[in-house]
Amino acid sequence: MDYVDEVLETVVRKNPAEQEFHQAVKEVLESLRPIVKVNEAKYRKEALLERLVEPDRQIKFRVPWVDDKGQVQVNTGYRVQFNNAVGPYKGGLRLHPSVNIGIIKFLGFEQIFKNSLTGLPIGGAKGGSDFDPKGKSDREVLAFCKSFMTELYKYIGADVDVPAGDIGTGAREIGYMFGQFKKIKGTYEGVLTGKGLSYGGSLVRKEATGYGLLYLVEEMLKCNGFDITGKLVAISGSGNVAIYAAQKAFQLGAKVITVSDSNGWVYDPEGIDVAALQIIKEENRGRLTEYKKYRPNSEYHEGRGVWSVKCDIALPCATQNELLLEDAKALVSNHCIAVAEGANMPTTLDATEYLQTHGVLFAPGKAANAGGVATSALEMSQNSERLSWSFEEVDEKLKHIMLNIFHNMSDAAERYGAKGNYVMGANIAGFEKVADAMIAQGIW
Ligand SMILES: NC(=O)C1=CN([C@@H]2O[C@H](COP(=O)(O)OP(=O)(O)OC[C@H]3O[C@@H](n4cnc5c(N)ncnc54)[C@H](O)[C@@H]3O)[C@@H](O)[C@H]2O)C=CC1
Ligand SMILES: O=C(O)CCC(=O)C(=O)O
Repeated sequence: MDYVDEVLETVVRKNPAEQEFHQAVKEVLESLRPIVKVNEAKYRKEALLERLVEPDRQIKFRVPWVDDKGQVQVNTGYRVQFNNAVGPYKGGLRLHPSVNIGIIKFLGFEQIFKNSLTGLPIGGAKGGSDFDPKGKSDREVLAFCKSFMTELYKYIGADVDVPAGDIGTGAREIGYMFGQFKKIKGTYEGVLTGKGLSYGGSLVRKEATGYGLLYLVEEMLKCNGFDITGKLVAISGSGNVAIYAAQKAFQLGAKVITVSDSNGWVYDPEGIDVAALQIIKEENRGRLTEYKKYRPNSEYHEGRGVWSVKCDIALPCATQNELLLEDAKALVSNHCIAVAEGANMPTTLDATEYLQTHGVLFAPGKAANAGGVATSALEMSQNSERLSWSFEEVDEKLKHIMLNIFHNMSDAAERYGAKGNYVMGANIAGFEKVADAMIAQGIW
């Protein structure tokens, strides 16, 4: 058994019920084989891979709060601080009933390499809770957020660990958490990103993940002889990432024809109306069934089905494991040319392999959706210097970062004899910097 297989086996044995974590580790370690082969003696002596797959710490805590009927509710809170070799821990907080330790660990593990790829000094972490903000009143969400932060504040800080949004955690939740942190600690610091613009947030952070995704897709297409103008785009999800991916796709001359939520999906042959989506989702926290009111010629279907629609570019922007092997087959038979992951690990391993072996350009999430966390790091910089940069300035920096990420992963793939394999390229390019920093800092 080689070194990579040994570590993979240990991960499964030590963390038996954590399938998503196994999947994320397998994807990364399998594609690190070429660099591990060259450096095996050194990495083994340092136990580098063993240290990489074991979080620095996992924090789990009770989150009690009182609902509108006066009933006490109890949720579980998590923060997994995975690796701070290249900077303070950084990564979002997911609020969704499906949240468990395996999901938070997969997200935290991915975040190490993603954050390294941005070229900015941020380590990897993730957190969240099985609390579901859907259908809760503002008062209930406030009660949860205050209780959550009353424990979490002990472990975070502007130079220690800087959480942000993710599924279910948007501007409202970040605001409530920031207020509670400030109340307990008495300091006004950049401890969270994705803050409102009136209290230390950065312009472009709201748009950053979706915009960054399209900047990377545009460059990937260009470098492979395609033009994004006029392309048909299928998007899944209808949250923060999906909305701003759609907005930027239209700005670049493409046409987005689908969006989805956990109940169903919309096909709009005339092109998704982003303004309508913003009203339904951002303002009213509503469901996609309402979309037809704005666009009578659109279709709403229950269940899943986005990937059955003919498109040139597919952008999964909802959640993990939402693009399956059968979906990959449908995309290939519909002559899709590119898939880029706006969500974290939305494509299963077999679907990824199928797309890659059938000539579809495939940009993995840790590169393609890194614009969000990169702009969070820009928010941290602005907070540190107590300044706010203009929209144009942040957007320009974001674009520059995304183009760099594309070229770094593309070059890394080529260096290791796998031209065009952006999964391998992203993993190797992200890993190289973290590995160097870990070795330089001794054993910890
Ligand atoms: N917000 C950010 O800056 C970043 C988010 N991501 C990832 O992007 C994805 C979407 O996140 P956001 O847009 O921020 O969240 P959001 O809460 O704004 O939207 C999530 C979307 O996914 C859909 N969804 C959630 N669970 C689902 C399920 N089980 N089946 C089908 N649809 C489901 C929701 O209906 C919603 O449309 C997640 O994977 C997240 O980790 C990645 C990088 C940064
Ligand atoms: O902005 C951040 O710190 C986190 C974004 C995030 O959660 C992600 O990249 O998946």
